[in-house]
Amino acid sequence: MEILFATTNKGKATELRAAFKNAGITATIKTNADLDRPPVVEEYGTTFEQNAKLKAHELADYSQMLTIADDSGLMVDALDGAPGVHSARYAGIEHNDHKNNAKLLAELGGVPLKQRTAKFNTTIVASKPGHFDQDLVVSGQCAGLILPAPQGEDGFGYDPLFFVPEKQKTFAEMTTAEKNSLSHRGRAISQLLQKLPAWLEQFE
Ligand SMILES: O=P(O)(O)OP(=O)(O)OP(=O)(O)OC[C@H]1O[C@@H](n2cnc3c(O)ncnc32)[C@H](O)[C@@H]1O
Ligand SMILES: [Mg+2]
Repeated sequence: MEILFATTNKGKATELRAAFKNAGITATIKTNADLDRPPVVEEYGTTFEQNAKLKAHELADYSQMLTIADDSGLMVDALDGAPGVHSARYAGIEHNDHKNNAKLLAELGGVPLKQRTAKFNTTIVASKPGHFDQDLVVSGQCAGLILPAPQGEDGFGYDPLFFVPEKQKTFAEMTTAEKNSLSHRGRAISQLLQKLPAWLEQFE
Protein backbone atom coordinates (compact mmCIF):
# COMPACT_ATOMS: atom_id res chain seq x y z
CA MET A 1 0.00 0.00 0.00
CA GLU A 2 1.18 3.51 -0.82
CA ILE A 3 0.04 6.50 1.24
CA LEU A 4 0.76 10.17 0.72
CA PHE A 5 1.47 12.10 3.92
CA ALA A 6 0.56 15.65 2.88
CA THR A 7 3.27 17.42 4.84
CA THR A 8 6.30 19.63 4.32
CA ASN A 9 7.59 18.81 7.81
CA LYS A 10 10.36 16.18 7.83
CA GLY A 11 10.05 15.66 11.59
CA LYS A 12 6.39 14.67 11.30
CA ALA A 13 7.25 12.24 8.49
CA THR A 14 10.04 10.62 10.54
CA GLU A 15 7.67 10.08 13.46
CA LEU A 16 4.83 8.70 11.33
CA ARG A 17 7.10 6.30 9.44
CA ALA A 18 8.60 5.06 12.72
CA ALA A 19 5.15 4.53 14.25
CA PHE A 20 3.88 2.62 11.19
CA LYS A 21 7.01 0.45 11.20
CA ASN A 22 6.67 -0.17 14.93
CA ALA A 23 3.09 -1.34 14.35
CA GLY A 24 4.28 -3.75 11.66
CA ILE A 25 2.63 -1.86 8.80
CA THR A 26 4.58 -2.10 5.58
CA ALA A 27 2.97 0.82 3.73
CA THR A 28 5.19 3.13 1.69
CA ILE A 29 4.76 6.67 3.04
CA LYS A 30 5.46 9.42 0.53
CA THR A 31 5.35 13.13 1.35
CA ASN A 32 5.02 16.37 -0.61
CA ALA A 33 8.79 16.22 -1.16
CA ASP A 34 8.28 13.13 -3.37
CA LEU A 35 5.83 14.94 -5.68
CA ASP A 36 6.65 17.08 -8.68
CA ARG A 37 5.75 20.70 -7.83
CA PRO A 38 3.20 19.97 -5.09
CA PRO A 39 0.68 22.74 -4.33
CA VAL A 40 1.42 24.98 -1.35
CA VAL A 41 -1.63 24.81 0.89
CA GLU A 42 -2.83 27.91 2.66
CA GLU A 43 -3.85 26.85 6.17
CA TYR A 44 -6.59 29.43 6.76
CA GLY A 45 -8.85 27.20 8.88
CA THR A 46 -9.72 28.10 12.45
CA THR A 47 -9.47 24.52 13.78
CA PHE A 48 -6.90 21.72 13.50
CA GLU A 49 -9.48 19.58 11.73
CA GLN A 50 -10.19 22.25 9.12
CA ASN A 51 -6.49 22.75 8.40
CA ALA A 52 -5.78 19.02 8.23
CA LYS A 53 -8.65 18.67 5.74
CA LEU A 54 -7.36 21.56 3.63
CA LYS A 55 -3.97 19.81 3.35
CA ALA A 56 -5.38 16.31 2.83
CA HIS A 57 -7.91 17.35 0.17
CA GLU A 58 -5.61 19.57 -1.86
CA LEU A 59 -2.85 16.96 -2.00
CA ALA A 60 -5.28 14.05 -2.58
CA ASP A 61 -6.76 15.94 -5.53
CA TYR A 62 -3.30 16.69 -6.87
CA SER A 63 -1.79 13.22 -6.41
CA GLN A 64 -4.93 11.04 -6.67
CA MET A 65 -3.39 9.03 -3.82
CA LEU A 66 -4.83 7.90 -0.52
CA THR A 67 -3.72 10.88 1.57
CA ILE A 68 -3.32 11.70 5.23
CA ALA A 69 -2.54 15.11 6.73
CA ASP A 70 -1.57 16.24 10.23
CA ASP A 71 -2.36 19.61 11.74
CA SER A 72 -0.80 20.22 15.12
CA GLY A 73 -0.30 22.98 17.63
CA LEU A 74 0.68 23.98 21.12
CA MET A 75 -1.84 25.51 23.53
CA VAL A 76 -0.25 27.36 26.45
CA ASP A 77 -2.59 28.03 29.38
CA ALA A 78 -0.86 31.24 30.53
CA LEU A 79 -1.26 32.58 26.97
CA ASP A 80 -4.97 31.73 26.76
CA GLY A 81 -4.31 28.84 24.39
CA ALA A 82 -1.85 30.60 22.06
CA PRO A 83 -0.18 29.81 19.72
CA GLY A 84 -2.80 27.10 18.97
CA VAL A 85 -3.65 26.79 15.28
CA HIS A 86 -1.12 29.55 14.62
CA SER A 87 1.80 27.52 16.04
CA ALA A 88 3.69 27.29 12.72
CA ARG A 89 3.60 31.04 12.06
CA TYR A 90 3.77 32.30 15.64
CA ALA A 91 6.88 34.43 14.96
CA GLY A 92 5.30 36.06 11.89
CA ILE A 93 5.84 35.80 8.15
CA GLU A 94 9.51 34.75 8.25
CA HIS A 95 9.00 32.12 10.89
CA ASN A 96 11.17 29.14 11.72
CA ASP A 97 11.49 26.84 14.74
CA HIS A 98 14.14 29.02 16.40
CA LYS A 99 12.12 32.24 16.03
CA ASN A 100 8.91 30.55 17.19
CA ASN A 101 10.64 29.22 20.31
CA ALA A 102 12.18 32.64 21.03
CA LYS A 103 8.78 34.30 20.73
CA LEU A 104 7.19 31.72 23.04
CA LEU A 105 9.88 32.32 25.69
CA ALA A 106 9.48 36.08 25.39
CA GLU A 107 5.69 35.90 25.72
CA LEU A 108 6.01 33.74 28.83
CA GLY A 109 8.53 36.17 30.34
CA GLY A 110 8.64 35.73 34.10
CA VAL A 111 5.79 33.23 34.40
CA PRO A 112 6.85 30.63 37.03
CA LEU A 113 7.28 27.00 35.94
CA LYS A 114 4.18 25.76 37.74
CA GLN A 115 2.03 28.11 35.68
CA ARG A 116 3.67 27.20 32.35
CA THR A 117 1.31 24.31 31.67
CA ALA A 118 0.58 23.50 28.03
CA LYS A 119 -0.91 20.90 25.77
CA PHE A 120 -0.01 19.67 22.30
CA ASN A 121 -2.68 18.51 19.88
CA THR A 122 -2.42 16.59 16.64
CA THR A 123 -5.40 16.02 14.39
CA ILE A 124 -4.93 13.61 11.50
CA VAL A 125 -7.31 13.33 8.57
CA ALA A 126 -7.30 10.46 6.08
CA SER A 127 -8.89 11.20 2.71
CA LYS A 128 -9.67 9.13 -0.36
CA PRO A 129 -9.79 11.09 -3.64
CA GLY A 130 -13.41 11.56 -4.67
CA HIS A 131 -14.73 10.61 -1.22
CA PHE A 132 -14.01 13.66 0.92
CA ASP A 133 -17.39 13.32 2.63
CA GLN A 134 -16.08 10.11 4.20
CA ASP A 135 -12.89 11.49 5.77
CA LEU A 136 -11.48 9.70 8.79
CA VAL A 137 -10.60 12.17 11.59
CA VAL A 138 -8.57 11.27 14.70
CA SER A 139 -6.76 13.32 17.36
CA GLY A 140 -4.25 12.95 20.18
CA GLN A 141 -3.08 15.21 23.01
CA CYS A 142 -0.16 15.42 25.39
CA ALA A 143 0.20 17.62 28.49
CA GLY A 144 3.45 19.21 29.64
CA LEU A 145 5.28 22.34 30.78
CA ILE A 146 7.10 25.03 28.80
CA LEU A 147 10.65 25.28 30.17
CA PRO A 148 12.32 28.71 30.51
CA ALA A 149 15.23 27.52 28.31
CA PRO A 150 15.62 24.85 25.61
CA GLN A 151 16.80 21.37 26.57
CA GLY A 152 17.85 18.61 24.13
CA GLU A 153 18.83 18.41 20.48
CA ASP A 154 16.41 15.95 18.87
CA GLY A 155 12.95 16.40 17.42
CA PHE A 156 11.70 19.62 15.83
CA GLY A 157 9.53 22.67 16.41
CA TYR A 158 8.79 23.37 20.07
CA ASP A 159 10.29 20.04 21.23
CA PRO A 160 13.25 21.53 23.19
CA LEU A 161 10.85 23.61 25.32
CA PHE A 162 8.15 20.99 25.90
CA PHE A 163 8.84 19.12 29.15
CA VAL A 164 6.93 15.94 29.98
CA PRO A 165 6.81 15.57 33.80
CA GLU A 166 6.23 11.79 33.81
CA LYS A 167 9.50 11.28 31.89
CA GLN A 168 11.39 14.26 33.37
CA LYS A 169 12.52 15.04 29.80
CA THR A 170 11.67 17.37 26.97
CA PHE A 171 10.51 15.86 23.67
CA ALA A 172 13.93 16.91 22.29
CA GLU A 173 15.61 14.61 24.84
CA MET A 174 13.60 11.57 23.72
CA THR A 175 14.19 9.09 20.92
CA THR A 176 11.56 9.02 18.19
CA ALA A 177 10.14 5.80 19.68
CA GLU A 178 9.91 7.28 23.17
CA LYS A 179 8.26 10.46 21.92
CA ASN A 180 5.79 8.41 19.85
CA SER A 181 4.89 6.31 22.91
CA LEU A 182 3.30 9.28 24.67
CA SER A 183 3.11 12.26 22.34
CA HIS A 184 0.05 13.92 20.81
CA ARG A 185 1.12 12.63 17.38
CA GLY A 186 1.89 9.11 18.64
CA ARG A 187 -1.57 8.94 20.20
CA ALA A 188 -3.28 10.27 17.08
CA ILE A 189 -1.38 7.75 14.93
CA SER A 190 -2.43 4.82 17.14
CA GLN A 191 -6.06 5.94 16.78
CA LEU A 192 -5.51 6.16 13.03
CA LEU A 193 -4.04 2.66 12.86
CA GLN A 194 -6.93 1.25 14.89
CA LYS A 195 -9.54 2.78 12.61
CA LEU A 196 -7.83 2.60 9.21
CA PRO A 197 -8.65 -1.03 8.28
CA ALA A 198 -12.44 -0.63 8.73
CA TRP A 199 -12.36 2.79 7.06
CA LEU A 200 -10.52 1.38 4.02
CA GLU A 201 -12.96 -1.51 3.72
CA GLN A 202 -15.85 0.76 2.77
CA PHE A 203 -14.06 1.64 -0.48
CA GLU A 204 -13.54 -1.98 -1.56
O1 LIG B 1 1.61 21.79 7.73
P1 LIG B 1 2.73 20.81 7.53
O2 LIG B 1 3.34 20.90 6.16
O3 LIG B 1 2.35 19.41 7.90
O4 LIG B 1 3.94 21.16 8.56
P2 LIG B 1 3.97 22.35 9.64
O5 LIG B 1 5.32 22.30 10.29
O6 LIG B 1 3.54 23.64 9.02
O7 LIG B 1 2.92 21.87 10.72
P3 LIG B 1 1.56 22.55 11.24
O8 LIG B 1 0.94 23.39 10.19
O9 LIG B 1 0.77 21.44 11.83
O10 LIG B 1 2.06 23.53 12.37
C1 LIG B 1 2.41 23.02 13.62
C2 LIG B 1 3.49 23.84 14.27
O11 LIG B 1 3.76 23.23 15.54
C3 LIG B 1 5.03 22.62 15.53
N1 LIG B 1 4.87 21.21 15.93
C4 LIG B 1 4.01 20.29 15.43
N2 LIG B 1 4.18 19.10 16.00
C5 LIG B 1 5.16 19.26 16.90
C6 LIG B 1 5.82 18.38 17.78
O12 LIG B 1 5.50 17.10 17.84
N3 LIG B 1 6.79 18.88 18.54
C7 LIG B 1 7.14 20.18 18.49
N4 LIG B 1 6.60 21.07 17.66
C8 LIG B 1 5.62 20.61 16.87
C9 LIG B 1 5.55 22.65 14.10
O13 LIG B 1 6.97 22.79 14.09
C10 LIG B 1 4.84 23.86 13.54
O14 LIG B 1 5.54 25.03 13.87
MG1 LIG C 1 1.64 23.88 8.26
